Amino acid sequence: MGRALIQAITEGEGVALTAAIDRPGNSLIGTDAGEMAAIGKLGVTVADSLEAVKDDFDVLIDFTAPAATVANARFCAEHGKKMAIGTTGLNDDEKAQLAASAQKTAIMFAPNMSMGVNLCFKLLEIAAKVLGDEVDIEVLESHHRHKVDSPSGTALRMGEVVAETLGRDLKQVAVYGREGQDGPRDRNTIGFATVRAGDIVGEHTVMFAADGERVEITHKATSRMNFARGAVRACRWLDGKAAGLYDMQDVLGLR
Ligand SMILES: NC(=O)C1=CN([C@@H]2O[C@H](COP(=O)(O)OP(=O)(O)OC[C@H]3O[C@@H](n4cnc5c(N)ncnc54)[C@H](OP(=O)(O)O)[C@@H]3O)[C@@H](O)[C@H]2O)C=CC1
Ligand SMILES: O=C(O)C1=N[C@H](C(=O)O)C[C@H](O)C1
Repeated sequence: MGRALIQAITEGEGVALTAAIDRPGNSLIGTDAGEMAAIGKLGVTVADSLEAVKDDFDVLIDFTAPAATVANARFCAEHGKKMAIGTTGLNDDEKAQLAASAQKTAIMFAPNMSMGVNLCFKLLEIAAKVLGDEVDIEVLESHHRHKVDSPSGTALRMGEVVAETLGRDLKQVAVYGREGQDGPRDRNTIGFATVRAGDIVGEHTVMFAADGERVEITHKATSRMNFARGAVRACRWLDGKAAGLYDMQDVLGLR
Protein backbone atom coordinates (compact mmCIF):
# COMPACT_ATOMS: atom_id res chain seq x y z
CA MET A 1 0.00 0.00 0.00
CA GLY A 2 2.91 2.36 0.62
CA ARG A 3 3.64 2.62 -3.09
CA ALA A 4 -0.03 3.10 -4.02
CA LEU A 5 -0.37 5.79 -1.34
CA ILE A 6 2.66 7.72 -2.60
CA GLN A 7 1.19 7.70 -6.11
CA ALA A 8 -2.28 8.72 -4.90
CA ILE A 9 -0.89 11.58 -2.79
CA THR A 10 1.13 12.98 -5.68
CA GLU A 11 -1.96 12.80 -7.95
CA GLY A 12 -4.33 14.21 -5.28
CA GLU A 13 -5.44 17.83 -4.96
CA GLY A 14 -4.84 19.75 -1.75
CA VAL A 15 -2.32 17.23 -0.36
CA ALA A 16 1.43 16.80 -0.66
CA LEU A 17 3.84 14.05 0.27
CA THR A 18 6.18 15.66 2.79
CA ALA A 19 7.54 12.60 4.64
CA ALA A 20 7.67 8.81 4.39
CA ILE A 21 8.76 6.22 6.95
CA ASP A 22 9.39 2.51 7.21
CA ARG A 23 10.73 0.45 10.08
CA PRO A 24 14.39 0.78 11.21
CA GLY A 25 16.65 -1.58 9.27
CA ASN A 26 14.38 -1.76 6.22
CA SER A 27 16.45 -1.60 3.00
CA LEU A 28 14.26 1.29 1.74
CA ILE A 29 15.46 3.71 4.45
CA GLY A 30 17.37 6.55 2.81
CA THR A 31 15.88 6.00 -0.66
CA ASP A 32 13.68 8.53 -2.45
CA ALA A 33 9.98 7.80 -1.82
CA GLY A 34 9.02 8.61 -5.43
CA GLU A 35 11.72 6.36 -6.87
CA MET A 36 10.63 3.60 -4.47
CA ALA A 37 7.07 3.95 -5.82
CA ALA A 38 8.39 3.96 -9.43
CA ILE A 39 6.94 7.40 -10.18
CA GLY A 40 10.22 9.36 -10.30
CA LYS A 41 12.20 11.35 -7.77
CA LEU A 42 10.09 13.41 -5.31
CA GLY A 43 12.82 14.71 -3.02
CA VAL A 44 11.31 12.96 0.03
CA THR A 45 13.69 10.52 1.70
CA VAL A 46 12.27 7.44 3.47
CA ALA A 47 13.08 7.89 7.19
CA ASP A 48 13.20 5.23 9.91
CA SER A 49 11.01 6.87 12.58
CA LEU A 50 8.22 9.37 13.11
CA GLU A 51 10.53 11.26 15.46
CA ALA A 52 12.86 11.98 12.51
CA VAL A 53 10.06 13.64 10.48
CA LYS A 54 7.87 15.08 13.24
CA ASP A 55 8.14 18.66 11.96
CA ASP A 56 7.39 17.69 8.36
CA PHE A 57 3.74 16.54 8.28
CA ASP A 58 0.18 17.29 9.44
CA VAL A 59 -1.59 13.98 8.79
CA LEU A 60 -0.05 10.50 9.00
CA ILE A 61 -1.46 7.82 6.70
CA ASP A 62 -0.77 4.48 8.37
CA PHE A 63 -1.13 1.12 6.59
CA THR A 64 1.34 -1.00 8.57
CA ALA A 65 0.73 -3.62 11.28
CA PRO A 66 -1.29 -3.44 14.55
CA ALA A 67 1.58 -2.85 17.02
CA ALA A 68 3.13 -0.17 14.78
CA THR A 69 -0.21 1.55 14.27
CA VAL A 70 -0.93 1.71 18.01
CA ALA A 71 2.53 3.18 18.69
CA ASN A 72 2.17 5.66 15.81
CA ALA A 73 -1.23 6.78 17.12
CA ARG A 74 0.25 7.43 20.55
CA PHE A 75 3.00 9.51 18.93
CA CYS A 76 0.49 11.48 16.83
CA ALA A 77 -1.72 12.15 19.86
CA GLU A 78 1.29 13.50 21.78
CA HIS A 79 2.45 15.69 18.88
CA GLY A 80 -0.90 17.05 17.61
CA LYS A 81 -0.87 15.14 14.31
CA LYS A 82 -4.00 13.72 12.67
CA MET A 83 -4.17 10.17 11.29
CA ALA A 84 -5.85 8.10 8.58
CA ILE A 85 -5.43 4.43 9.54
CA GLY A 86 -6.05 1.50 7.21
CA THR A 87 -4.29 -1.23 9.19
CA THR A 88 -6.44 -4.29 9.94
CA GLY A 89 -6.10 -7.18 12.39
CA LEU A 90 -6.11 -5.09 15.60
CA ASN A 91 -7.36 -6.92 18.71
CA ASP A 92 -9.77 -5.37 21.23
CA ASP A 93 -6.97 -4.04 23.43
CA GLU A 94 -5.23 -2.40 20.45
CA LYS A 95 -8.52 -0.83 19.35
CA ALA A 96 -9.00 0.53 22.88
CA GLN A 97 -5.52 2.09 22.73
CA LEU A 98 -6.43 3.77 19.41
CA ALA A 99 -9.62 5.11 20.97
CA ALA A 100 -7.54 6.56 23.83
CA SER A 101 -5.24 8.34 21.35
CA ALA A 102 -8.31 9.64 19.51
CA GLN A 103 -9.32 11.55 22.64
CA LYS A 104 -6.37 13.85 21.91
CA THR A 105 -6.38 14.02 18.10
CA ALA A 106 -8.62 13.29 15.09
CA ILE A 107 -8.18 9.71 13.85
CA MET A 108 -9.97 8.17 10.87
CA PHE A 109 -9.76 4.36 11.22
CA ALA A 110 -11.35 2.16 8.54
CA PRO A 111 -10.74 -1.43 7.41
CA ASN A 112 -11.51 -0.47 3.83
CA MET A 113 -11.19 2.97 2.24
CA SER A 114 -12.80 2.21 -1.12
CA MET A 115 -16.02 4.02 -1.98
CA GLY A 116 -17.59 0.75 -3.20
CA VAL A 117 -17.06 -1.19 0.02
CA ASN A 118 -18.39 1.69 2.10
CA LEU A 119 -21.49 1.80 -0.08
CA CYS A 120 -21.81 -1.97 0.48
CA PHE A 121 -21.86 -1.40 4.26
CA LYS A 122 -25.03 0.70 3.76
CA LEU A 123 -26.56 -1.86 1.38
CA LEU A 124 -25.90 -4.56 3.98
CA GLU A 125 -27.87 -2.61 6.58
CA ILE A 126 -30.85 -2.46 4.21
CA ALA A 127 -30.57 -6.14 3.27
CA ALA A 128 -30.33 -7.22 6.90
CA LYS A 129 -33.33 -5.06 7.88
CA VAL A 130 -35.50 -6.44 5.06
CA LEU A 131 -34.43 -10.09 5.18
CA GLY A 132 -34.05 -10.18 8.96
CA ASP A 133 -33.94 -13.50 10.73
CA GLU A 134 -35.45 -15.46 7.82
CA VAL A 135 -32.10 -16.09 6.07
CA ASP A 136 -28.72 -17.72 6.65
CA ILE A 137 -25.93 -15.12 6.51
CA GLU A 138 -22.40 -15.97 5.38
CA VAL A 139 -19.44 -13.66 4.63
CA LEU A 140 -16.94 -14.85 2.00
CA GLU A 141 -13.63 -13.11 1.31
CA SER A 142 -10.58 -13.70 -0.92
CA HIS A 143 -7.20 -11.95 -0.85
CA HIS A 144 -3.64 -12.31 -2.12
CA ARG A 145 -1.15 -14.76 -0.63
CA HIS A 146 0.77 -12.03 1.27
CA LYS A 147 -2.12 -11.03 3.54
CA VAL A 148 -1.31 -11.84 7.18
CA ASP A 149 -4.68 -11.41 8.96
CA SER A 150 -7.92 -13.30 8.50
CA PRO A 151 -10.79 -12.88 8.15
CA SER A 152 -10.09 -9.52 6.51
CA GLY A 153 -10.95 -6.36 8.43
CA THR A 154 -13.58 -5.63 5.79
CA ALA A 155 -15.24 -9.05 6.22
CA LEU A 156 -15.34 -8.55 9.98
CA ARG A 157 -16.87 -5.09 9.61
CA MET A 158 -19.46 -6.52 7.19
CA GLY A 159 -20.31 -9.11 9.83
CA GLU A 160 -20.55 -6.39 12.49
CA VAL A 161 -22.87 -4.26 10.35
CA VAL A 162 -25.22 -7.18 9.77
CA ALA A 163 -25.06 -8.37 13.39
CA GLU A 164 -25.71 -4.88 14.79
CA THR A 165 -28.65 -4.37 12.42
CA LEU A 166 -30.17 -7.68 13.60
CA GLY A 167 -29.46 -7.01 17.28
CA ARG A 168 -26.91 -9.84 17.51
CA ASP A 169 -23.45 -9.74 19.13
CA LEU A 170 -20.92 -10.82 16.48
CA LYS A 171 -18.62 -12.24 19.16
CA GLN A 172 -21.40 -14.65 20.18
CA VAL A 173 -22.66 -15.63 16.71
CA ALA A 174 -19.57 -15.67 14.45
CA VAL A 175 -18.44 -19.04 13.07
CA TYR A 176 -14.97 -18.94 11.49
CA GLY A 177 -14.78 -21.81 8.97
CA ARG A 178 -16.62 -25.12 9.14
CA GLU A 179 -15.06 -28.56 9.35
CA GLY A 180 -15.99 -32.09 10.39
CA GLN A 181 -19.27 -33.35 11.92
CA ASP A 182 -20.38 -29.95 13.21
CA GLY A 183 -24.12 -30.53 12.69
CA PRO A 184 -26.79 -28.53 10.87
CA ARG A 185 -26.48 -24.79 10.62
CA ASP A 186 -27.81 -22.61 13.46
CA ARG A 187 -29.87 -19.82 11.80
CA ASN A 188 -28.56 -17.25 14.26
CA THR A 189 -24.89 -17.70 13.31
CA ILE A 190 -22.94 -15.53 10.87
CA GLY A 191 -20.34 -17.62 9.05
CA PHE A 192 -16.98 -16.48 7.65
CA ALA A 193 -15.03 -18.22 4.87
CA THR A 194 -11.55 -17.11 3.81
CA VAL A 195 -9.47 -17.74 0.67
CA ARG A 196 -5.79 -16.71 0.33
CA ALA A 197 -4.40 -17.16 -3.18
CA GLY A 198 -2.21 -15.53 -5.81
CA ASP A 199 -2.61 -11.80 -6.44
CA ILE A 200 -6.32 -11.32 -5.61
CA VAL A 201 -6.61 -7.65 -4.57
CA GLY A 202 -9.69 -8.15 -2.39
CA GLU A 203 -13.14 -9.68 -2.91
CA HIS A 204 -16.03 -9.76 -0.43
CA THR A 205 -19.50 -11.30 -0.67
CA VAL A 206 -22.22 -11.36 1.95
CA MET A 207 -24.79 -14.04 1.21
CA PHE A 208 -28.35 -13.86 2.58
CA ALA A 209 -29.71 -17.33 1.75
CA ALA A 210 -33.32 -18.45 2.17
CA ASP A 211 -35.08 -21.54 0.80
CA GLY A 212 -35.65 -20.93 -2.92
CA GLU A 213 -33.77 -17.63 -3.28
CA ARG A 214 -30.74 -15.76 -2.08
CA VAL A 215 -29.34 -12.24 -2.19
CA GLU A 216 -25.59 -11.68 -2.52
CA ILE A 217 -23.89 -8.32 -2.05
CA THR A 218 -20.43 -8.46 -3.63
CA HIS A 219 -17.52 -6.06 -3.98
CA LYS A 220 -14.45 -6.86 -6.07
CA ALA A 221 -11.36 -4.64 -5.97
CA THR A 222 -9.09 -4.95 -8.99
CA SER A 223 -6.63 -2.19 -8.02
CA ARG A 224 -5.20 -1.00 -4.70
CA MET A 225 -5.45 2.61 -5.93
CA ASN A 226 -9.08 2.77 -4.71
CA PHE A 227 -7.93 2.24 -1.13
CA ALA A 228 -5.14 4.79 -1.56
CA ARG A 229 -7.43 7.44 -3.08
CA GLY A 230 -9.83 6.89 -0.18
CA ALA A 231 -6.99 7.54 2.27
CA VAL A 232 -6.11 10.80 0.47
CA ARG A 233 -9.75 11.88 0.58
CA ALA A 234 -9.75 11.15 4.32
CA CYS A 235 -6.67 13.37 4.81
CA ARG A 236 -8.46 16.33 3.23
CA TRP A 237 -11.57 15.62 5.32
CA LEU A 238 -9.51 15.48 8.54
CA ASP A 239 -8.35 19.08 8.05
CA GLY A 240 -9.83 21.10 10.91
CA LYS A 241 -11.59 18.11 12.54
CA ALA A 242 -11.77 17.96 16.34
CA ALA A 243 -10.25 15.07 18.29
CA GLY A 244 -12.26 11.86 17.94
CA LEU A 245 -12.41 8.46 16.32
CA TYR A 246 -14.01 8.58 12.85
CA ASP A 247 -14.39 6.14 9.97
CA MET A 248 -14.95 6.25 6.19
CA GLN A 249 -18.73 6.48 6.67
CA ASP A 250 -18.06 9.89 8.25
CA VAL A 251 -15.70 10.91 5.44
CA LEU A 252 -18.18 9.90 2.72
CA GLY A 253 -21.22 11.38 4.51
CA LEU A 254 -22.86 7.94 4.78
CA ARG A 255 -23.48 7.95 8.51
N1 LIG B 1 -8.13 0.02 4.93
C1 LIG B 1 -7.86 -0.33 3.67
O1 LIG B 1 -8.49 0.18 2.72
C2 LIG B 1 -6.75 -1.30 3.39
C3 LIG B 1 -6.09 -1.85 4.44
N2 LIG B 1 -5.01 -2.63 4.23
C4 LIG B 1 -4.28 -3.06 5.42
O2 LIG B 1 -3.08 -2.28 5.52
C5 LIG B 1 -2.07 -3.04 6.17
C6 LIG B 1 -0.82 -3.07 5.31
O3 LIG B 1 -1.10 -3.78 4.13
P1 LIG B 1 0.02 -3.98 3.01
O4 LIG B 1 0.52 -2.68 2.52
O5 LIG B 1 -0.54 -4.94 2.04
O6 LIG B 1 1.13 -4.73 3.88
P2 LIG B 1 2.72 -4.75 3.68
O7 LIG B 1 3.22 -5.80 4.62
O8 LIG B 1 3.06 -4.84 2.25
O9 LIG B 1 3.17 -3.32 4.18
C7 LIG B 1 3.20 -2.96 5.53
C8 LIG B 1 4.36 -2.02 5.70
O10 LIG B 1 4.38 -1.55 7.04
C9 LIG B 1 5.72 -1.61 7.48
N3 LIG B 1 5.81 -1.71 8.92
C10 LIG B 1 5.47 -2.75 9.71
N4 LIG B 1 5.77 -2.47 10.99
C11 LIG B 1 6.31 -1.23 11.00
C12 LIG B 1 6.85 -0.39 12.02
N5 LIG B 1 6.89 -0.79 13.29
N6 LIG B 1 7.27 0.84 11.66
C13 LIG B 1 7.26 1.25 10.39
N7 LIG B 1 6.80 0.48 9.37
C14 LIG B 1 6.34 -0.74 9.68
C15 LIG B 1 6.27 -2.87 6.81
O11 LIG B 1 7.68 -2.87 6.85
P3 LIG B 1 8.50 -4.25 6.64
O12 LIG B 1 8.35 -4.58 5.20
O13 LIG B 1 9.86 -3.89 7.06
O14 LIG B 1 7.83 -5.25 7.53
C16 LIG B 1 5.71 -2.70 5.42
O15 LIG B 1 6.48 -1.83 4.64
C17 LIG B 1 -2.68 -4.42 6.44
O16 LIG B 1 -3.19 -4.43 7.76
C18 LIG B 1 -3.83 -4.49 5.44
O17 LIG B 1 -4.86 -5.37 5.82
C19 LIG B 1 -4.57 -2.93 2.98
C20 LIG B 1 -5.23 -2.44 1.90
C21 LIG B 1 -6.40 -1.60 2.01
O1 LIG C 1 -4.58 -6.72 3.05
C1 LIG C 1 -5.22 -6.30 2.05
O2 LIG C 1 -4.78 -6.40 0.90
C2 LIG C 1 -6.52 -5.67 2.28
N1 LIG C 1 -6.92 -5.51 3.51
C3 LIG C 1 -8.10 -4.89 3.95
C4 LIG C 1 -8.92 -5.81 4.82
O3 LIG C 1 -8.35 -6.59 5.60
O4 LIG C 1 -10.15 -5.74 4.77
C5 LIG C 1 -8.86 -4.20 2.85
C6 LIG C 1 -8.71 -4.77 1.48
O5 LIG C 1 -9.62 -5.80 1.30
C7 LIG C 1 -7.30 -5.18 1.13
